[in-house]
Amino acid sequence: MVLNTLRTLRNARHAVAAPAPRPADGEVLLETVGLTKAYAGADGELPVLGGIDLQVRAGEVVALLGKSGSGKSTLLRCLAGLVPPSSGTVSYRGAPLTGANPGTAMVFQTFALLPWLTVLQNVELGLEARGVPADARSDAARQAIDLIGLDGFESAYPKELSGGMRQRVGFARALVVEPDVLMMDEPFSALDVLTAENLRGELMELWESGQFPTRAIVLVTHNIEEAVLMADRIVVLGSRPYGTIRETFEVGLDRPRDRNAPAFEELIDRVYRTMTGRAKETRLPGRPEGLEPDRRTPANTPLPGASVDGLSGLAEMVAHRGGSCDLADLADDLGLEIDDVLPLVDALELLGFAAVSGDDLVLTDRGTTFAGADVRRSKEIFAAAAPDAPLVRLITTSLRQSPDGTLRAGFFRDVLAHHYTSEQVAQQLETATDWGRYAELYGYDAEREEYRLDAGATA
Ligand SMILES: Nc1ncnc2c1ncn2[C@@H]1O[C@H](COP(=O)(O)OP(=O)(O)OP(=O)(O)O)[C@@H](O)[C@H]1O
Repeated sequence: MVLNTLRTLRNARHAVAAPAPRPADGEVLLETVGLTKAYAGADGELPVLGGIDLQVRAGEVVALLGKSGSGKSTLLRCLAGLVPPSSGTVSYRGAPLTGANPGTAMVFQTFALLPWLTVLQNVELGLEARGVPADARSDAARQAIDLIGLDGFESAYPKELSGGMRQRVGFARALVVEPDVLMMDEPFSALDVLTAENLRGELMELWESGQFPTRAIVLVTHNIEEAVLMADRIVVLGSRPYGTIRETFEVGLDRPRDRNAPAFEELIDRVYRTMTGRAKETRLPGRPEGLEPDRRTPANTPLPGASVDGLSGLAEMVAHRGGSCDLADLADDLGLEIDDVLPLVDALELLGFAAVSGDDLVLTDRGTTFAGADVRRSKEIFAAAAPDAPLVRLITTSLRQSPDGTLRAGFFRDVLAHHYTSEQVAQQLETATDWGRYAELYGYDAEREEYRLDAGATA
């Protein structure tokens, strides 16, 4: 049934536009050579991608996998011609792009539907942009809607649909133009687990049928299991100091893939290790390795986005496991992405509570005592450690030098603004406020936007 619909869709599309010959398996569809990208920011250029050489061939599903901020979405947008590279080239079937890539269509995490248009009208949009006449548009859109399981919902508005159905509209809108390459930016991450699983399965079934209306898929994800489940090739992006290809994995497992198969689990482990296992990768950007504590400054050692509650919780968990544990296992056991744990790991390291050794997080003596202490003792230990965090130290010493022990937050914002984006500055100050309050070094009056030295911290 689905295959018949697909055939009809393909025939209908061919009737309204004469597509270029269908690329043969293995033909290079997308290629980047020396691709770099930097965004202009208030504080100068923010380098995001550095020297990416990548090919996407007909017949393959490629997953771009990496931590938050590694530039996955930026790379996808460069491939789609939505964002121009700063240097290097992006080509589609051998021709360098000069604007939007005519061979790609995008499915977005947030569906990106127009709420005032019906399902049918939303799906027709892509064809309209390509100049397809109205009657042909409607026919092709209806068939794409059938194909993706939304038959009967043509006249519904997005607000009447569940998240999963909205994303089906997103897929139909992309597939209706029969792009050579279907681009997907975390397409399942806004859906509940079962809906996501169902949609993934249906999509891969269509792909495997060999009659999918696209010739390749590029999937952006931070979910390792999703990458191993769907991709033929996994491209892991590292983010220190900016996005580069860290490693590529050929998946080579038969479909449909069995999550419990030893080969599946073994590959997940290998990819986890690549993303997490190196001490270097667990460090913050711009934090030079081996920098002595007294040479750290707020500029070269940013505070990780970790609350005292969060880092204490992690320390307690590691203590509970005997004082050391494998980071990837820990994240896995908690049902978290490694990204969620890394700021806490960085915080424990910065405060001298733990060290990363190989794949393991190991508590120091100070960290072990902290993890086992009651609240009063834990505050004392934290107060002794917090000045190792340069921004906490800066705020404390600046307040001590202020005649009335107060300073406006704007002062610290200005100091940090030379080195960070405004978003990063806000995150740094939020963390410094949380840490300073817990350590009873200083308080913060949000109404007056003012820091005030704590009575006990005047020494
Ligand atoms: N249009 C933009 N202007 C300025 N900076 C941007 C822009 N788009 C992205 N960035 C920055 O570029 C970096 C990489 O972002 P990108 O979204 O490509 O990464 P990602 O790996 O997809 O992250 P995530 O998984 O969190 O979506 C981030 O620091 C982000 O803040």
